[in-house]
Amino acid sequence: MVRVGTLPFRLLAAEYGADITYGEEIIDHKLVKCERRVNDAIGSTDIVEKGTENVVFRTCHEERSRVVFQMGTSDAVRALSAAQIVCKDVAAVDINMGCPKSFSISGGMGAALLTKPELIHDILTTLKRNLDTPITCKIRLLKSSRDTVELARQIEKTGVSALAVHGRRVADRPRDPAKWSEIADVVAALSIPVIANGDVFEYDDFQRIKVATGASSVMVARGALWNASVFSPKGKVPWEDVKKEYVRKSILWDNDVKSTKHTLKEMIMHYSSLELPEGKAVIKSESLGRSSAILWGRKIL
Ligand SMILES: Cc1cc2nc3c(=O)[nH]c(=O)nc-3n(C[C@H](O)[C@H](O)[C@H](O)COP(=O)(O)O)c2cc1C
Repeated sequence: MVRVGTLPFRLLAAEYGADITYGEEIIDHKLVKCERRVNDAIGSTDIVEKGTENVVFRTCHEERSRVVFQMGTSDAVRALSAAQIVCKDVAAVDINMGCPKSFSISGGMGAALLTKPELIHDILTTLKRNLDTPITCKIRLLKSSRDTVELARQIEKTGVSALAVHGRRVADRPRDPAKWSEIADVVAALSIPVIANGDVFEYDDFQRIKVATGASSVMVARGALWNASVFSPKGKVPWEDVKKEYVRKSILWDNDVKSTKHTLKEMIMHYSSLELPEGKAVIKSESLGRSSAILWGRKIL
């Protein structure tokens, strides 16, 4: 998730039980301007914009076997150059073909790819042929289930290791129910693992969506953003505790302040209100120290 799926959030989700965690989508144009740096101060590996201190992707050894790097692209050669920078540090590289946002579509990325099966083929086979890292991709539903299945079959032929299917069409809003039955059609047609995505908010929903779709795995976005302990078989822990642990990890891993604030605001908006003192204070905070003081109720002068 953009501005959410950074290292502290991924580690948090994994601690609660997530088997695999995805980084936020990063555009290949940005990645090709980066270099890999080992950050001994905090024990991370950073992908940093050359000539700057701007960390585009931060990871660590602990998550090496389970972190998926997600990329936005519209060009096979550029996608390969970008993926080569990061592929040794991650478990898989995923191409996002589901993003309906205008910045993606206007750049020919995300859901714009769904209507270009030849380009999809070009991108995925180029990555497959040239990298040892597993390649996966994520799509949305097309106009008809038949079209989605047809595209999924073409994607499977490129040799990708898994396909994630978000059970909504491009025109659907997040409040529209995800169409699990159309994910089931894809699962029935493919042999590779299909990851079902859409409307999983409680631990019991994992089983419900697996039964409804036959999918081997489940991807959660908003349910995890609001309370990352959704992955825990023991049930959710109070969101205030999750929030504090997230801030603690953000400080530990020197997370980007904007990303930390954005994630906290999403949690607070869901369970409380940005109009209340805590929400207002998070909006105003300019450092991680200040965010933590707010959450722990300490005064900062
Ligand atoms: C804040 C936010 C950021 C997101 N960023 C991404 C992203 O970077 N890549 C991606 O594939 N999907 C992204 N999505 C979409 C989700 O991965 C997911 O497909 C969608 O929210 C449906 O799943 P859900 O019902 O579990 O929320 C994002 C969603 C949210 C709410």
